[in-house]
Amino acid sequence: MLHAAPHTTHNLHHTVQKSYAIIVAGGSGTRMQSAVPKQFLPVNGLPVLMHTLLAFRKSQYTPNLIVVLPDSHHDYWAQLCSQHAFTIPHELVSGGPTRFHSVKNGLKLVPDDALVAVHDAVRPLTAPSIIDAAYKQAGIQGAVVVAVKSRDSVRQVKGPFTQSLVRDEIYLVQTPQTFKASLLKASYEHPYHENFTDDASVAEHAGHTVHIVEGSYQNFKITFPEDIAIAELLLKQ
Ligand SMILES: Nc1ccn([C@@H]2O[C@H](COP(=O)(O)OP(=O)(O)OP(=O)(O)O)[C@@H](O)[C@H]2O)c(=O)n1
Ligand SMILES: C[C@](O)(CO)[C@H](O)COP(=O)(O)O
Repeated sequence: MLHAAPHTTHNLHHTVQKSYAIIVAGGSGTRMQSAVPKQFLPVNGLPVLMHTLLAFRKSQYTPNLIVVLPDSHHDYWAQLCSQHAFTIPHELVSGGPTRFHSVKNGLKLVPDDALVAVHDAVRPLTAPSIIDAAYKQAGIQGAVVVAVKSRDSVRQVKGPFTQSLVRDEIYLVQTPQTFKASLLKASYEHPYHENFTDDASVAEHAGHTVHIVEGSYQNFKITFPEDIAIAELLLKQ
């Protein structure tokens, strides 16, 4: 079940827990229909994945960064880092056949007593203040997702019937999805199921309550070709 959490300030507590961020970039981007995987496409001259890492670098929690990439992309990424003089420290991990398997590979580098955020490499427009709010709430509540209220009316389709849902109860889930690492690591020990579309669904399947941190409509996932132009506009602001 999802529970809304009050919006929080972003001041750190005195005791700051070790923080990690797993940036998943193991996908092939079929919907983008581009020869170059979308996480490497330039947005205002810089690859999408670098924008994403820069956003996490700005977090007050200074997370240790783990980037999950298919083995076949590691050399290309090294080439891009050298070309752009990109020196933000991060560890590289092998991608898996699905997002679930990619996250699971990243979790191997995360200690049990840390906080861990899982984030789509292809969401480069996440505000550092939202990343901070997610770490803070995860430290308190254990499992949180960044999400926004639906701006459209929503209908559920079941066979030939459709039914309107109460819009104020509908949240659209984004990343980062942030957890006490011990909770998420144990959840990811459950066998893969195709309904696991995100980390919250894995944690929920393991019996945990997932809370919401208010996100931003700008924090969208680059999925289709037109999304690159939108990201370029928003990142210029
Ligand atoms: N095996 C996979 C599949 C996806 N991802 C990552 O999960 C995020 C969200 O996935 P999505 O947007 O669906 O990316 P793709 O799978 O690359 O895109 P598509 O579904 O269009 O093929 C992306 O950052 C993607 O790189 C991953 O790390 N490993
Ligand atoms: C994790 C996610 O971005 C939350 O909205 C989303 O579920 C990823 O889905 P995709 O089908 O892998 O794009």
